[in-house]
Amino acid sequence: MEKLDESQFEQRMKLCALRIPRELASAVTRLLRSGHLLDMPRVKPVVEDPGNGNNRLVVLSERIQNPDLSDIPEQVQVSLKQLCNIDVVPYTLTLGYSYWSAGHVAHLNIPDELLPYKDVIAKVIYDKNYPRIQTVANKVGAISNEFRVPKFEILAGKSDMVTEVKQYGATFRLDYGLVYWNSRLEHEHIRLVSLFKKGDVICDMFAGIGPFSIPAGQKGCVVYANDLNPDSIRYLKTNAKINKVEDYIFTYNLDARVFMQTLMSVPGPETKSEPQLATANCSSGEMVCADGQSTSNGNHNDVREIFQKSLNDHSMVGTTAKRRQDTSSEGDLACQEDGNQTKKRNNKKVKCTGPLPVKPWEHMDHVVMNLPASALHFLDCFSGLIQKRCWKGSLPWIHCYCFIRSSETEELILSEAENKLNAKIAEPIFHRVRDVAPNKAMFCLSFRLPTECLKEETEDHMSIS
Ligand SMILES: C[S@@+](CC[C@H](N)C(=O)[O-])C[C@H]1O[C@@H](n2cnc3c(N)ncnc32)[C@H](O)[C@@H]1O
Repeated sequence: MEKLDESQFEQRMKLCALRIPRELASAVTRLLRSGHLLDMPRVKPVVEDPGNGNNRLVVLSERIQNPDLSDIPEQVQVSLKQLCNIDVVPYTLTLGYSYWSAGHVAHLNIPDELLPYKDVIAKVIYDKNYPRIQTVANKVGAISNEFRVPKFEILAGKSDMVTEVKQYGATFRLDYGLVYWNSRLEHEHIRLVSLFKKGDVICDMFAGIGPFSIPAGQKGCVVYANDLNPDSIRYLKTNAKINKVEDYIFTYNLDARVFMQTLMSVPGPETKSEPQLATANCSSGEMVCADGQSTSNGNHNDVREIFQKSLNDHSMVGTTAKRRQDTSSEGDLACQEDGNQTKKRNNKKVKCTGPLPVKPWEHMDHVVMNLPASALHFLDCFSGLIQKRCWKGSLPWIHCYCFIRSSETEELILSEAENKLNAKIAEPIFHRVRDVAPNKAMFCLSFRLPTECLKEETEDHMSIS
């Protein structure tokens, strides 16, 4: 067998670090802890300055790429300046051979020509990395099932495929054998969530175990998260709890079309139960939770501008939901079961540390559709989905993932999307996510839902409902 070239595994990350006197390390890390420090498993964010033992380098999050620190909120910058001179230096982090794994599982995709050596490869990885790596598995065949779960063959170690992975400060528990997970989408998850604002209402139609939903919840968005795979929803709920955003995430286990219909159907006047109501963020303290009052903020930031300006919003990860339901019973804290919201609201002034009520049929800000093989087909569900008389504010941004082959064009994909919507899309944005094969790339097509998609009800119909 050929020699193992460990350098092939190396990945270099270009980061920024603050050079500070070592006695200030604790104070500086405290200031930067809410999402501005490098947060990667097994990587220390504070290291000795190789040029001077009396100094420390405090490594900043990969989302902070501007040496002028303009990505860090001004008040944090002011506090930093009060502590010391700000000296920003470039920092290269090299992640080597032994770094790569997802929790205790090393999952491989061994090419056909190396399959005769699969057991040797697995044993090397296992022996070199035990006890951190306890399972070595190889992906078998192409993914063909609708839940997009690959089949794995265990090559070394125990057959337990339940593990925990970290993405930008959030923790995700998952079972590789039961749910979809792709670590290569980490940057895309964070890019998209960076377009969301605190208080936005998000609809994640193909949520998986929550890599869009959980950071959105951490940012203070209200998230309606759906997946057809019951195991994904089970892990999504677990992950919402682990990351303390269960008050922000409302889970559904439905086909995406049924989910959208369920979410957007306007309840009749006699409907007292609030199966589709979620709650929008409010900060801790005394608040008026007015039953039936939408708090959709109509705060329609220009996503296009943000796309162009920056893909990073540094208030996001690490800004975990500020408050917990200190007055609630344990049951209230549990994730909402498939739309059956159990929280009670009334018009009284109550101690409310949770989010305020929102009604998705009146407003939502972003819809995420990450099922690239067929999300375009699901666009037909938007035609006539929203009732014009109920809607408040701008129409939502739709972020629809798709594959584009080298033989296809963006224009072709756009016309397919327009056919499904039965409406023209104004100013579409195509973002190339990653190449998935030599002739095929994953894209995210973002656009504002066209007004033609709104349902205009007749007088007759209105009086019935
Ligand atoms: C490509 S994965 C994306 C998961 C997650 N958003 C992520 O980025 O990792 C697509 C997800 O869609 C779910 N799915 C497939 N068909 C579906 C349908 N008809 N309705 C709802 N979810 C579906 C699968 O179970 C899977 O979890």
